[in-house]
Amino acid sequence: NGSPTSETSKHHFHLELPAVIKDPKTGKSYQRGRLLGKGGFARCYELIDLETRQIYAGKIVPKARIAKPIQMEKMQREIHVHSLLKHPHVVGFHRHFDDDDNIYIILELCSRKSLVQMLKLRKTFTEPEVRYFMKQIIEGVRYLHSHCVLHRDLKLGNMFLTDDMGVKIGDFGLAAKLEFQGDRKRTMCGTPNYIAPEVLGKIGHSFEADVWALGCILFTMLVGKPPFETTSLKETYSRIKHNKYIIPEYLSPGAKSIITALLSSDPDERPPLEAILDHPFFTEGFIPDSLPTSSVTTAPTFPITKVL
Ligand SMILES: CC[C@@H]1C(=O)N(C)c2cnc(-c3ccc[nH]3)nc2N1C1CCCC1
Repeated sequence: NGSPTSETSKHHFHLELPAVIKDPKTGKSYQRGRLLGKGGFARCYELIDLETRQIYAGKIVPKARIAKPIQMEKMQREIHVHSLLKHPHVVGFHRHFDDDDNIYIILELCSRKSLVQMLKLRKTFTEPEVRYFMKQIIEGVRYLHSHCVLHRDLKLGNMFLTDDMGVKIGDFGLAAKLEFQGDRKRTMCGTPNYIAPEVLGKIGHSFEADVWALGCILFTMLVGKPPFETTSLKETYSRIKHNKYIIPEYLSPGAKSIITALLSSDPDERPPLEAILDHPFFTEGFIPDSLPTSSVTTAPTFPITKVL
């Protein structure tokens, strides 16, 4: 019979999503494709624009899940900040709309998911690959900062990978728009993954906290695990506060040097974004212009063009 038994009442009911999603204001319709996964309150699907046949990555957030005003404000801020951005290394924001049940955010599909999945397969990346990825990420973050946007949650899971091995920065759920250069954000709603010491110390954070996260990303790609990872969050925060991390001996002098600079406890000692690519780690090492797709699973060997 239709009445919910003890079994059914255990599962929260989510309205089964229709196969075709329609924007009530414009009539634009999308066919719902395969489930890509979950991100926060969102269920993410491939969405096919029925007019253009273009495929997108759609974030679908049930309004019931963001009932509290603070959650709705956060969602609207994510949409507002991301919708202003357009750069080769920032995930394309296509459009957004809502209906009675959900908010829909239509984003650029990045068919190779994120650097988390690739690092899981590879364990660690070679230095040329790290220079290749970091160069694109730094160019993307320079664009964000030049538009007074702090990402505040830069991590491998937010570095999306396109079919041709391009990197795109995504997920602006914790991003903030600064009113002016020199402005600082003192509060934080949500816990970023690679949180900087000054954010823990409540001094508030600005562009330098994103630079700290870049140091954590670079370290994690070279070493295979984050610099401050422990079993307990409290212990991790303590290590961050005391700048307690170990750079493995086998890393090159350039890698050790740039990691030490980026992970400086004092935000003023971290190199400004523009200066990072001038560091010997980048200038004295080979930076490939492209990566073979095989590098998703196997370390590439780069042809050393013979100096004739
Ligand atoms: C839509 C949310 C998020 C995202 O922000 N983008 C840009 C994205 C792009 N392509 C993909 C994607 C294409 C093929 C597999 N995933 N995924 C994206 N994600 C994933 C979905 C599940 C968790 C985060």
